[in-house]
Amino acid sequence: MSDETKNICDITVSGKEEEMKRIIAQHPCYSKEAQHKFGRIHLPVAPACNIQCNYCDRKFDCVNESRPGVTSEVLTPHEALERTRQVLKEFPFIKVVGVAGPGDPLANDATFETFKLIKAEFPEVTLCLSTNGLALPDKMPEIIETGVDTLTVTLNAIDPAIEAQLISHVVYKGKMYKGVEAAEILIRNQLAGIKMAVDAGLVIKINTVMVPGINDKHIIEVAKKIHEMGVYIMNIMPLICQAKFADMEPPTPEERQKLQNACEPYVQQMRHCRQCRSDAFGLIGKDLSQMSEERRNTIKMEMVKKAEEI
Ligand SMILES: C[S@@+](CC[C@H](N)C(=O)[O-])C[C@H]1O[C@@H](n2cnc3c(N)ncnc32)[C@H](O)[C@@H]1O
Ligand code: SF4
Ligand code: SF4
Repeated sequence: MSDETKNICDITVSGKEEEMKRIIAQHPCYSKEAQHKFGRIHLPVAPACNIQCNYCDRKFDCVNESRPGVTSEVLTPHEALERTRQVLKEFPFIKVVGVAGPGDPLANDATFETFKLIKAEFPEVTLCLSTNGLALPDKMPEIIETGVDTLTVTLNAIDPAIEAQLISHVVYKGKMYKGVEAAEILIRNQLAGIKMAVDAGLVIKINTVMVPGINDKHIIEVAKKIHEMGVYIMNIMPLICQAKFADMEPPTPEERQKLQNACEPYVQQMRHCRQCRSDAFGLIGKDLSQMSEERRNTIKMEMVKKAEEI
């Protein structure tokens, strides 16, 4: 390689690194500091799912609950664009536009249609996608082509015998699988997809749902594995007891913290997740979609003041 070519490559690499730093610094889930300054909007365009987790209960018309898988309504891509226009105009501190359900974004073509519309009109926003990872290897070319910047994969286990206790089935290439066979397919695709995404330069977060008595003692192995793979951050989420796991006990905050501390040497821990709805927007923990007009205006004024101080 000539010196001249080498210099151009160096500039390209450092340009990409700078871009990644900017994306992380403005993403409220990837940076603890960003959570008070920048917001995100979730567009609920993805109702279908290609697997069934034993803890998942999706609701598409619910205004009262605040947890993953819940939305007041499912939007079409054009409705999602219109909501984005209104929200970004009113709350310019929102820098991240994401699809996180209520089902799996990669099991719905509407996800990519939506992202393409958003990217064409708002090229500067960060596109964020959250998936169970089953379809990741197949969808990676489309993910890259669409310009997705940040990717979350839910990885609850790397041992199929443990994963098989967390899911009822997966539907892969038109066929339904159950038990350990289903878990093997899911884990294989999750790990292959994470590797492809790291290689493509995406910033990766892993969500791991902590289910006492099933995967709690195994999560440290997940942390070691994702460290090896170059994952940026890990989010250990407490089980919300519902669906098939309605009668189980969630981890205590102390148990979760102890596990986060044990995993921290391997991979940075996100500790401020609020398990948001699929249609949330605003700051983490201050969901504007669930607020009165008056409260929204107060937050807007607070953020304008904060921006003036910066
Ligand atoms: C609604 S899902 C959307 C993205 C995708 N379907 C997935 O599962 O990764 C967002 C996150 O919420 C988590 N989640 C769903 N139900 C949960 C529950 N009952 N307790 C804890 N986490 C849950 C999922 O595991 C996932 O990490
Ligand atoms: S992958 Fe996500 S949406 Fe699908 S069942 Fe599991 S938690 Fe629910
Ligand atoms: S659920 Fe957690 S990781 Fe997802 S947007 Fe909310 S705070 Fe961020």
